[in-house]
Amino acid sequence: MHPILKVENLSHRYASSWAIREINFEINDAGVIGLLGSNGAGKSTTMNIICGTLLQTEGNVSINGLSMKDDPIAYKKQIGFLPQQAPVYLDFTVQEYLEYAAQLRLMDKRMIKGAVDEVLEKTSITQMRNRLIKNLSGGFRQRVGIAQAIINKPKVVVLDEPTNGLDPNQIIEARKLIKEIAKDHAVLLSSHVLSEINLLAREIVMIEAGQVIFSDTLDVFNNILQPNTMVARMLNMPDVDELLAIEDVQKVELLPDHRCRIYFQPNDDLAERIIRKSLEKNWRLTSINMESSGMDDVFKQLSSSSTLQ
Ligand SMILES: Nc1ncnc2c1ncn2[C@@H]1O[C@H](COP(=O)(O)OP(=O)(O)OP(=O)(O)O)[C@@H](O)[C@H]1O
Repeated sequence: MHPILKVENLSHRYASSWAIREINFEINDAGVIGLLGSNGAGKSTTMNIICGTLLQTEGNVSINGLSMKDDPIAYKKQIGFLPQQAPVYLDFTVQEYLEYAAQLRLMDKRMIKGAVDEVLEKTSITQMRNRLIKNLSGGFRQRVGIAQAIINKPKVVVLDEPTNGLDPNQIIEARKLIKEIAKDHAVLLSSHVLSEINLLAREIVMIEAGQVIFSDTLDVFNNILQPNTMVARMLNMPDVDELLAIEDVQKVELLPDHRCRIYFQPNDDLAERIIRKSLEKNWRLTSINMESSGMDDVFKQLSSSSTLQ
């Protein structure tokens, strides 16, 4: 059984410098796969190669075992792409544009009408079908962009920063639509907004300086950094030295409202030991909360540990 999308040893050089180097990853199921990376990391280069709009210097991409190099036309029929700027023609109506997009994908003429009706319905823009695209809001234009990407029911849908430039309500609607589409398609979605990936993706591929520095599930991504601080509230706050004397406590920071932040070596039973000590010494502990690192910390940690040779 072939993966839905397989990216193998993909490298690309613009003029003299490598933009990406030996990128490898696979998509094996429907759902959203987040392609994360800071500006210039190599996301668009990777996506453009996957979508067949840029020819790689080295490596291979295939969908269901069908290699882009061996059969580019059959390969491209299996992929839908929404680039950062939706490729819409402003003087077309929504319907005209979607029919045109279907023709470009070499769809059977008899299937086009039904396919247009279906994607209009799926992206909730049926009522806009006769409007000129130039008269649509940014949110609706983006829906038209997503509609053209799925018109021929491709196996893989590639969305390059699809919520960029939308207002907060439009972002919520676009995310709902992406989740819906990801029920039946493998969606590769690029973003540098970590919270967006956290909401949508089940797996993450993170690229930095042209190389994959992380590829695994969202849960693994979020658990890379163990909690290493806790905030305790004690009505009879002890001296800092007393806390530092507890094994595994590395540093203590006093906070307002009878609280302190305790930095510690990753450890399973420190909270329990602090609770016991508090009872013994009457520190009157009222709460204790672990603080775990968020996506931003993981991102910074993984980014800073990568350099392209
Ligand atoms: N046409 C080009 N010619 C030369 N260098 C390029 C070209 N396109 C991209 N690059 C370089 O390749 C590297 C990767 O760029 P790419 O656009 O793939 O990154 P990105 O992760 O998509 O960034 P962004 O989020 O800013 O779009 C960057 O160093 C960029 O300057």
